[in-house]
Amino acid sequence: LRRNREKVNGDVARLPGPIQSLANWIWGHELIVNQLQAMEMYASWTDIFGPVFKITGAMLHPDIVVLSDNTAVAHVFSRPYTYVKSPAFRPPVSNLMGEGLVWAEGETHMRQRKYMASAFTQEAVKGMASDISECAEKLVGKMTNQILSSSSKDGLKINVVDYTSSCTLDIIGRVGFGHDFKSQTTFAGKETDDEIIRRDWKGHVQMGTTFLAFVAPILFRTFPFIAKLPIAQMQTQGIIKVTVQKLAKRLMDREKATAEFLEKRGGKDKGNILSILLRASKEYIGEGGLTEKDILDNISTLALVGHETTAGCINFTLLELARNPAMQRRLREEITNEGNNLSYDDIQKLPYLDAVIKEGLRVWPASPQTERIVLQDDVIPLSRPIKGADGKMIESIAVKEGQVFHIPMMVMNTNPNVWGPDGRAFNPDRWLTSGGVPKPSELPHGWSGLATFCDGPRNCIGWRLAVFEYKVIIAHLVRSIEFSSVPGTIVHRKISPTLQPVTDGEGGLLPVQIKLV
Ligand code: HEM
Repeated sequence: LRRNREKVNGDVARLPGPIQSLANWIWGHELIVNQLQAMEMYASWTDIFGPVFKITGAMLHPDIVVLSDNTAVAHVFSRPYTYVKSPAFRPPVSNLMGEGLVWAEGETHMRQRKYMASAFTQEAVKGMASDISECAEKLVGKMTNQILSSSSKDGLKINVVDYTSSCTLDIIGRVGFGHDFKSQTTFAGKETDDEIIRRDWKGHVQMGTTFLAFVAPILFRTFPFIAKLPIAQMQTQGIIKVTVQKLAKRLMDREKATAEFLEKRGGKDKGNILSILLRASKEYIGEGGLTEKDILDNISTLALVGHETTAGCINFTLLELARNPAMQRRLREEITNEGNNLSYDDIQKLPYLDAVIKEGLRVWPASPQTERIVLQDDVIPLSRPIKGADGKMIESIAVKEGQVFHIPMMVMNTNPNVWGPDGRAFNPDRWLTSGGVPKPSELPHGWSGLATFCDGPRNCIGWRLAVFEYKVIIAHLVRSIEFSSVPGTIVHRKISPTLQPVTDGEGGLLPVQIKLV
């Protein structure tokens, strides 16, 4: 490990960084980063050291570079097959969600991505609009019924997380593979598929707040062979993956029969993601197309990464609106004035809704940070020179093969040096005010100048769907339900495994008060 530490160095030794007394002797600076709220430490260190600094890694790991300089991050994101995700995490990702886009690297990623992209075009998302609206209406219906059946005049206290994630799961079930999880409906008796999925996810969220969740990835990184040991816990297939793939396989056989049926008559299929992927399968287009395993693994990947992320942004946005009644009233007025039926195009026309959603994605990105490791020596350009620890200026950073980077998207989105002194505050008006948003040259290349969906060939493939369903769900909820905060509640934010509220030590708990408008 020591030899390794000396090997991976380059210009990194010259970078500024926090003092050693903040580093734990086993866990380096990674411990304090984990102990505070998500991205709190990186935000403070970025204020002090600027957009490129190094921290001491855990277990004698070579120093990690924390990168939020736009030019440097664009360089990394535009070379996804040189700057890869840590190979140590591929076995657990494979077990958890399958060998789909999140897991794939190199040629495999390129091939899968090429065909998956057709399922997420603007046209494809427009085709999902009615499914999305129906699921949002059901969510409102569920909340309404609960309010009506409660006796309290001040409204009903709920954990909003349980409601939003069941809605986004319903959406991904319907638009992903034509399956209605019916998560908004309560059935007595046997545990339903959506209950199994949500119980398993809750387990992951609660587990993510423990010390073991901090240690486990460090052990995988330091001793990658651990992930391959024949230990039952290491090799268990994720419950969500198994449940979704079982459903998807059944539906795939049915879709195949329908697709063949339609093909013979020159007709069109239903157009959910599964049927679009079937059109890109080996069986249809021959060599180079998607295999049945590719399709199933991507469906389970989408079910996992496609529902909790959007739900997370919605939860924190509802918290902001609950804390800010004037903002909430203004949004409700805009939505109500648009009329009862909100079509795909109507939703796009609402400027304040657009500003609220952009602000939600800026301040509360569901995936606040990512990690990359470089496979060969490289030189990373910078937007502007930085001052090294030795006082000399650094124009670009020479890095050696194996160097690890942390890219804190949440810090990039809110940095007061870029976004102004109120950069960390939730203020939708900045998107509607001339000069409220920094010039594009000061921002990352991603959607709306935000780093939320990353950038380049490995950016979030589902961003159009995410933005649209986020708008539809917020619009439906705010139109009918009034949200207010629960006095005395202190909500922390943790990465667990997506950005989660933690209240009274419980992960995935966000109490809010609801009543009918
Ligand atoms: C607000 C909601 C969402 C946010 C903030 C978000 C964010 C992200 C980010 C940051 C990445 C890159 C991760 C990395 O490289 O480390 C990513 C990748 C990905 N996202 Fe999303 N996502 C959201 C919603 C969705 C939805 C709705 C879907 C699909 C239904 C989706 C599917 C994916 C997939 C498949 C990847 C891997 C892409 C690849 O590597 O080629 N995401 N997402």
